Amino acid sequence: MTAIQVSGLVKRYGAFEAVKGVSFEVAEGEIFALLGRNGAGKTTTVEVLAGFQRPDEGTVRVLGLDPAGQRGEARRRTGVMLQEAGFFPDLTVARTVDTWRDFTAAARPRDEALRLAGLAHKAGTKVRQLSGGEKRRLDLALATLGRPEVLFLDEPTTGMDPEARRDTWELVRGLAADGATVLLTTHYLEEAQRLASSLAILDGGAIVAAGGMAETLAAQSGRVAFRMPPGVAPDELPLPVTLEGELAVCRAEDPDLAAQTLLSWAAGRGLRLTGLDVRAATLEDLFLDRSTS
Ligand SMILES: Nc1ncnc2c1ncn2[C@@H]1O[C@H](COP(=O)(O)OP(=O)(O)OP(=O)(O)O)[C@@H](O)[C@H]1O
Repeated sequence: MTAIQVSGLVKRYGAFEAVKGVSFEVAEGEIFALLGRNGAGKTTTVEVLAGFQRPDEGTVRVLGLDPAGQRGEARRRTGVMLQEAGFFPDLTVARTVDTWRDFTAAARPRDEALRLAGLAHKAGTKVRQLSGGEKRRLDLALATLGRPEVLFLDEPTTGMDPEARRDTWELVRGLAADGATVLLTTHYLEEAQRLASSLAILDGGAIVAAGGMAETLAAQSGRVAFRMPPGVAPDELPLPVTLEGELAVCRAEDPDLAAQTLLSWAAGRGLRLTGLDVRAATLEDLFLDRSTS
């Protein structure tokens, strides 16, 4: 079943087209990453999906609902964590959760919400005294309070330390394992690669790459790097390389095979390839290749 459907979405701010005909689908229970540089159109897309803005052209459906037109039902069944949260700074964390619980149908108990977000020890702390990362955790606690079927997370781990980030990944994985669909935007490519099973890269308001994470990465070339053996010219090597300082870098669809070719070539000449580094493609390679600068 498709949980999120975006078809030909266009969103303008005055004459400026921030989202230019974007289409993608997210299956139920999937974690989907929307990536792109600053200003690519990620937040705008999330705001339309969350019903805060209407599309100028195209359609979006969340759980089969029009998020702006059927806002009440869509709100009940979705959770949203945007980049800027509107908290009351003088309320404690516990009071903040209680206040939100009053407006949330079938809300989790307060203690469960705080424990899930790793904030149990901060229940009595005023919101203004939380760190940036702790505020993101509180945001997450509120976004997941109503056990949403679809969760929109706009840069959920910005400002979190590595441990909090890992905890958040665990929480998101757990929610997806329980059946929630998650759409997240992030600048941390490692986060997307670890969490998401599919992705779209936006650039200048348009999608430049999309698909399943594993297939998309498999279609990208990997990299073999090594120190150039002294006295060897690049055109003597059995595979084409580019030089990066003293390193020779070979791009290859199958980097393991390329490394074996290079090693047996070196062995045949009594040479050693030092500093050998063999890497499969990462999301960072894909991202840097696809997003123009
Ligand atoms: N309210 C607005 N009025 C005018 N322009 C806007 C408005 N909101 C966003 N924009 C512009 O639309 C484009 C897309 O913005 P958006 O916030 O969707 O990007 P983003 O990919 O989320 O960026 P970031 O990674 O920095 O959060 C940007 O060029 C931005 O300046």
